[in-house]
Amino acid sequence: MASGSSAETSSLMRDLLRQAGGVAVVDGGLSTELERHGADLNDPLWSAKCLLTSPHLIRKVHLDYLEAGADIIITASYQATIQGFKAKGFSTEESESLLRKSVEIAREARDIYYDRCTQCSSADSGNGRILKRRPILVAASVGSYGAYLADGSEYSGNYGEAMTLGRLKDFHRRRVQILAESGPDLLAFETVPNKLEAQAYAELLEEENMQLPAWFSFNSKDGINVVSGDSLLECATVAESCKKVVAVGINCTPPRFIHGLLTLITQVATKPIIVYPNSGESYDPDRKMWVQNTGVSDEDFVSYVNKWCEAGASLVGGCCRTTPNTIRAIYTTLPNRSTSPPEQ
Ligand code: MET
Ligand SMILES: [Zn+2]
Repeated sequence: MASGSSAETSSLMRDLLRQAGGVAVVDGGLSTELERHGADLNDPLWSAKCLLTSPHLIRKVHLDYLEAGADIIITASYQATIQGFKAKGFSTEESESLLRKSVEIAREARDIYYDRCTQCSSADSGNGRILKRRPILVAASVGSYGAYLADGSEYSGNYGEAMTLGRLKDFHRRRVQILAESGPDLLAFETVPNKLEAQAYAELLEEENMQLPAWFSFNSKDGINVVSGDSLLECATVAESCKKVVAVGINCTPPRFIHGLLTLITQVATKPIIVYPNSGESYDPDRKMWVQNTGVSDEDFVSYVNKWCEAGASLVGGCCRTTPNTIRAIYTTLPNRSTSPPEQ
C-alpha cells in the first residue's frame, strides 16, 4: 500500500503516465459489459450483484480489458455499499467481505494477466490480445449516494434539502475504509453528481488520513456543469485542493461534451486529467434501459481521443456501453502505445 504522503501518492500517477508514454488507458464500462455477457443487473446492487452470483464473469471482464490495453481496471464496487447489502439481508461482516471481494477479483485478474504475459513471448498473441507486461493499477470504485439509491439520481445529483455534508460522509465512511484496506492502488470516486458529495469525499480522505490516492470524476449532461447544475469549475476546485487527489475529470458523459468540459477543467486543474465517457447513448431511468441508436461508434469515439489529449487529458478510457473493442481502439490510436517493436 502507498505511504500516503502527497509526494508519494502523486508519484504513483506520475510513474504510471511516464511508463505509459504520456497517456494511460483506463478500462471501459464494467456493468454494461457484464450485462452484454448475459448478467441480469436489474437490481439495486447493479453490477455488485455479480459479486454474489458470478465473480468469475467480473474477473473475465477485467481480463478482457487488460488484454485490450487498459492500464487501470476499476473494481465492481460502484454500487456495492454496506447499506445496500444489508438491505438484502447480509450481515455487516458479510457486506464488508463482499466489498473486499471486489478488490480481490481485480487483483486476481491482474495476476492472471501477468502470468499470460509471461507465457506469451510476443506482445500481441495474434488474435488482438495485448499481452505486454506493464504497470497496472487497480482502482476501487466508489459510486455516489445517488447510485446507491438506484433511482437514477446519480444523473440528477438532487439529494433534496435534507441531505448534508455530514450525512454523506457518514454514508460513505466505512465503505471507503474497507475498500482502502483491501489492497487497491487507488480509489476511484466516480460519476460524482454534485459539489456536496465531492466535498464529503475530500473531507473523508483527510479525516481518515487515507493511505491511498484517489481520483474524482464528475458527470455532466449539458457539457457545462455537473449533472446537478453545480459549477464544474467549483467541483474541480474541490478535487484540486485535496492533497490525496491525484487526478480529476469526467466520466459517464457523452463524448461530444468532453472537449468543452476539458477546456473548463484545465482552467483550475494542475493535476492529471482523466476522461472516460460513455458511448453517448442516453439512459432512461424510468424504463431502466439505454436508448438505442443515440450513441457514437467505436471509430467515432476514438476519433476524439487524441483531441482530448491535446486538450489536456492524460488518462482516457470508457464508461457505460463502451466495450473492450473501444478500449483496444483507444490503446491503438495513442502514439507510443504501438504493440509492434520499435523500428531499428
Ligand atoms: C454509471 S457509471 C458506472 C461506472 C462503473 N465503473 C461501471 O462501469 O460499472
Ligand atoms: Zn457509466
